[in-house]
Amino acid sequence: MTAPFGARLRAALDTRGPLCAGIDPHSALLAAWGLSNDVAGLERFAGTVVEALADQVAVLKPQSAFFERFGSRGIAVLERTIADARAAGALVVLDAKRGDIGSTVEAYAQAYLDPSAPLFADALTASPYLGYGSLEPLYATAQKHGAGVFVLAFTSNPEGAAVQRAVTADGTSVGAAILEGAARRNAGAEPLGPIGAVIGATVPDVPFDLAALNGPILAPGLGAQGATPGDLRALFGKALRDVVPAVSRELLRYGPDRAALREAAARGVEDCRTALGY
Ligand SMILES: O=C(O)c1cc(=O)[nH]c(=O)n1[C@@H]1O[C@H](COP(=O)(O)O)[C@@H](O)[C@H]1O
Repeated sequence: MTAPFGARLRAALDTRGPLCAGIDPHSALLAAWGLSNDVAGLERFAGTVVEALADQVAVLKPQSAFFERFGSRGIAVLERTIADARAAGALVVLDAKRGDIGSTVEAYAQAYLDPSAPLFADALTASPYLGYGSLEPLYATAQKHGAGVFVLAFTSNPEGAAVQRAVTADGTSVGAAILEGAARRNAGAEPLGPIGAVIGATVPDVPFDLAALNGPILAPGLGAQGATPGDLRALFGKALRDVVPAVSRELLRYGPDRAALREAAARGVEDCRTALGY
């Protein structure tokens, strides 16, 4: 049995530094890299990022949508990307933001968090907006196999606030109720529980005591969406060491030159180390 996700992530952040590099093969980036907007271009793009960064950064996060747009051949590239990145020592968070009624979520759990599945990843992003409890099969499967789940709490996009900051009957915001659920599940785990939260680095504040979460915090929104490493300190004060800053376009624009990608990632790691007090 592999070590639990929280322990593996803690070790990766401590040794490689706090950074998650996204693999987001936008058509505009394929063009900027001189690649065709097809499966061959997708394969070159993802392969280049894995070769350049998988032995360097703590976490790689392929965005499933950019692979799905090419159908089954795109999914085959995603399978190889995940496997190659893991083989080179990076943890892989598959960004697919899955969510449904519980009986269907069971199948998502089998698809992404069961080690025998072709798309098995170290962790999966999931949407709890059919109800936090509807994702129970993901939590249980992650726990069973030493994997993780990142639930969307306060997302980086401006539209998220209308849903996530809406106040429930007991006076808690919807996003805070999600974080409470994750904190309950993570209680007592060391060094970190398996249920992470997604909190955009762009959000103005977090109406929840993050010291109680005891789980990793994926923080996208740096660079292209306007947040800076400096924003992390103010936002995540009590949980700085548990933050996994995530960046995609701001880093990927340095490709396809592998050395330039590596240097940009190293600079990103140093900026985040400083901001997070490592
Ligand atoms: O779950 C995510 O990773 C995610 C959550 C969120 O709140 N905001 C967000 O931007 N993301 C993802 O993070 C990546 C951000 O990309 P850049 O804006 O290019 O750094 C995209 O793949 C988004 O789908």
